[in-house]
Amino acid sequence: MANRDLHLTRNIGIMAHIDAGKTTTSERILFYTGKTHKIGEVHDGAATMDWMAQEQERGITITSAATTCNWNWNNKNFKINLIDTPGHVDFTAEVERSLRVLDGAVATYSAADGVQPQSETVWRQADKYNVPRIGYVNKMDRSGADFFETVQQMKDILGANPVVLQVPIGAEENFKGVVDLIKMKAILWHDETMGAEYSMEEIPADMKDECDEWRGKLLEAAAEYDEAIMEKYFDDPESITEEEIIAAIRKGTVAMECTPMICGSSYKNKGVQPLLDSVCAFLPSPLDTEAVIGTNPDTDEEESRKPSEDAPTSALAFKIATDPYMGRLVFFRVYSGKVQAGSYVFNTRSGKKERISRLFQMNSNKEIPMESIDAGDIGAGVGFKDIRTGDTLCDEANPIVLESMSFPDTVISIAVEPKSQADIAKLDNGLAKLAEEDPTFTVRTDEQSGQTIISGMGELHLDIIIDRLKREFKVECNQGKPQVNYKEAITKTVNLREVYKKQSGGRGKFADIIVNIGPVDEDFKEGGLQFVNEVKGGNVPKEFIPSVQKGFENAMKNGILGGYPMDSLKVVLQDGSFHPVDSDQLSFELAALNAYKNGCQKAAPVLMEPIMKLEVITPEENMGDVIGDLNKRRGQVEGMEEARSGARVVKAKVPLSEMFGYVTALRTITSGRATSSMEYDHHAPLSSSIAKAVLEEVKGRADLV
Ligand SMILES: Nc1nc2c(ncn2[C@@H]2O[C@H](COP(=O)(O)OP(=O)(O)OP(=O)(O)O)[C@@H](O)[C@H]2O)c(=O)[nH]1
Repeated sequence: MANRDLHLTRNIGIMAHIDAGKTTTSERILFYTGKTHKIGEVHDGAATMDWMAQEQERGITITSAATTCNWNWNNKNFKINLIDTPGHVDFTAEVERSLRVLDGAVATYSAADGVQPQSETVWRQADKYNVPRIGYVNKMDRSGADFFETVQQMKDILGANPVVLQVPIGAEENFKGVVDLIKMKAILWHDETMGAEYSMEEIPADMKDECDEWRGKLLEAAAEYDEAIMEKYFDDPESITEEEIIAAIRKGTVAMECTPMICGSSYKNKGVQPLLDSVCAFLPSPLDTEAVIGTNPDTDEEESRKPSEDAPTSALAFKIATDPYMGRLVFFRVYSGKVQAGSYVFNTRSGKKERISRLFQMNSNKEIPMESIDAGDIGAGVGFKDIRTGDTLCDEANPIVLESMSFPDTVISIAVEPKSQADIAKLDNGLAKLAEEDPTFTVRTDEQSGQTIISGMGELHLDIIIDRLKREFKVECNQGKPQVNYKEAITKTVNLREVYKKQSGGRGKFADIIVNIGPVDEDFKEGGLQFVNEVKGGNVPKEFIPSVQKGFENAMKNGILGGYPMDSLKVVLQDGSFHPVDSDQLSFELAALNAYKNGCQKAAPVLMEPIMKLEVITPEENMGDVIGDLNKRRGQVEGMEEARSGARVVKAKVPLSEMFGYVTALRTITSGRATSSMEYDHHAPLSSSIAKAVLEEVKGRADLV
């Protein structure tokens, strides 16, 4: 196959708040790009992007699947890899994982709801991963739809620099199309059926002034990114060409300095073709992104890889899915070189070579076999034996580790056991597979009770895992009460000397250390152990210092109050002594362990619980009840704002342990008229009386039902 021009590839995702229309828009994109021939409506659960059964039942999108399609723009054939990203915060890691491999995104809003809380979260995540965006204001047909209000909110709430490219023609049930401010033409859809074509017409006379004004603003914005436009803008604005405007806005978009804004109604099949045009026109190709940076594991030095097929291979596995027919399917992005079917790749984490038996590019309902996936492209492979999300695949001769992905700690745990004892092996196997797919989900065995404990990012996250165990692995589970993941910390600094000494015939053990143990410095943000060595004159020989550090690091896995992990700790090793024969590494490790236990007892230890950031959108008349209920849950209301529709937005910080079943409770209080969204914020100390009750309660085995 002839090498493709990478300028014509777009790796994009649609990011949106739940219900803004991501699935519907993806469906329409696949329809208009000619890949699916039937439109799967979300209402009837036939959406092809939502593969998994329970997603269809719940009507939300959980996994991200990469789907390939083609679109003609400007007489050129573009290849678009569409990555479906989830909108629910319980699946933040899925969103971040897909953002990591995207070159650009379509930030989608509901014209009736504007910029919603989770849109803000996803927007910031996209900033973090440097993903340029265009904005698509969907649902222009809904009552209360307001394109310009949403544009204004993008400035006010997100601090974005939106550039309006279209003016809607009509709104709500009269939404007919848009005026394209680059072409200065009206685009009209004459019916609302799938596949509806549009016609280009003159701008309606009554909109002419409004459109001239917005065209002026567009030219001003374009002039920011192109000197030539700037000059023409003052001398002869008529002479500014379409190509010049597109090139200038593209430059601003790729540099993440502006966000082109368009609108439509995916459901009513209006606006989707211009949306695809905008993806091709403004979003970056793999060549627009700087070379990917990684680390050479042999030298620990930074290396960069350009998106060229001739460079050594580097690829990042960003999604592992268990497909009922094909088995384990690994989605990856190739950054440089190429990955070929039937060939070997080197996994820098496992240190093993893996043979990829077959390669595919996925369409929503069928897979296209590929000979190779080349630099800049996204594909899926089968045949991997040992692979995890985030692994780098490369040439063995040119090893590289691409920036590893960081995932938040889990906040909630549940004890599980199979209903039938005969299913124990099936449960273990299922949990291991699910943990491989999802780095924000972990499994462990509780040392004291022997129970299997699963942990994740929220109640819904774990519900889905248990549901998948039943459907995909055919294991029914009993489960315990959800428990939040506590941590421990100390609040005072203490100084102590710890001598570890054993004489049991033959060679003994000896280590002596003097340490300060206390809370970490304020600027030490990463958590874990802040270790400072102040030993002078070899009183503790150099070779034993790492043992002291290791001793504390290991000890921190178990706090002294309830065995929860110690969040962070500062240890200053001030002095000590050793014995020329009896001292060894283990002695110093054990001395550190004892110092940790004895020191932390005296350093005012506290139990810490996860605190969530909560936003509730409620009608004004229910606000008192919502706030009253939050107070009962130890919540702290931090602000109240007026939402667009006249509803109120209540912002609060609430302990997660008080929030189990909140969605149902909120429904009851407000007769189903309020919505909420919640995400992890930080861990904070519990009052000593509550901490005592928690420690009493969590002792021993959890009862499973
Ligand atoms: N009126 C109207 N409804 C729409 C439009 N687009 C989507 N919807 C409806 O809005 C609801 C949510 O749409 P989805 O496409 O499932 O939204 P989503 O963002 O994928 O939602 P999640 O998968 O839950 O994150 C569905 O009932 C859609 O039919 C639109 O343009 N106009």
